[in-house]
Amino acid sequence: MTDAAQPRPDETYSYLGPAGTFTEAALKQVHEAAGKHWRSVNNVGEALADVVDGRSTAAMIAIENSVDGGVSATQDALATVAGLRIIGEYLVPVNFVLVARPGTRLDEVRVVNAHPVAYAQSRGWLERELPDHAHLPATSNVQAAASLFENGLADAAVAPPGIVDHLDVEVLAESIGDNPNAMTRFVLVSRSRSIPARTGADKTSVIVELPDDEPGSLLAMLEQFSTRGVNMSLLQSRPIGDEMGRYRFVIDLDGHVEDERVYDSLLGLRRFSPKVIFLGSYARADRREVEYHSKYDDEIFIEARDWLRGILSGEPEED
Ligand SMILES: O=C(O)C(=O)Cc1ccccc1
Repeated sequence: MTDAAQPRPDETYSYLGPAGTFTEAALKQVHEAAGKHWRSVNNVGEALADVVDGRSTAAMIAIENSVDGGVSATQDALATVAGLRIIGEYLVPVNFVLVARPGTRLDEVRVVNAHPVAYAQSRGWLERELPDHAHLPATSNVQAAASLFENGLADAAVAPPGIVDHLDVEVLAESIGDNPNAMTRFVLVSRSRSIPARTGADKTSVIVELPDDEPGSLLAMLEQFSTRGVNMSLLQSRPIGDEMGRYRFVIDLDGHVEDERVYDSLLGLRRFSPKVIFLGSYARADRREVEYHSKYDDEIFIEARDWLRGILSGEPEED
């Protein structure tokens, strides 16, 4: 390919492929990505490296699912790869089928290819229906099925229902997910420093470390939010990894950094935490307006600040 034919990085979006993954379904929800070049990658690290190294303008990555919890590879990457910001959130309902090469019978299946997160969400069905199966991990839900034709290592694969549009597979069982209402939450990550505009239905994501050996520091962290009426929709601890017993906290807050109560909470966090990573403020996927008590309205914070500024600048105090 000549240079002129190379897709422009500012028009390239990376996602966990190949085509047909849930990650691709999430990227389809991004209006700005329509008609642009979509680069299929094999893992979250590769997707984020594309963004950091400037090959892509943004990457879509799975961050949490309703059955199996936080995607640790994503949370750890966001904590350690510098310069990334979340600019959007997307929800995709997830449901799985068991597929095989045509002609395979269910009672012949021994080895099942599956993305680890998909496996965790289908474990109940697999343990019940295929009690002696072995799990072979795959890089994605679609790759799990594609591998059936690339090597003979597995007899069946856990895949999205839409797989039949992409590959000549036979569906051995439908709806094998343990929870029919399972959802996966995806985030669009970029290097952009400009924060998406406040919509009133926003989230703010941060990663926080606590001071070492300070009793009560976890409570002190939580108090930053509770004293300002800020709700958390995610609180997850992840090992920092340098030594036993050290954790960082992945936190999603209801609200935008431009909301005074969120802004003030982040100032509070920054004052006592040795490390706060601001991952971004962005519109919630469900567009649900953030609810909070009116005593934490922007005006209340602004009035208090103006009052003290007035005192410092020598203005006469009102009764
Ligand atoms: O995007 C996909 O299809 C993936 O393979 C990652 C994944 C795994 C399980 C649930 C949602 C996304």
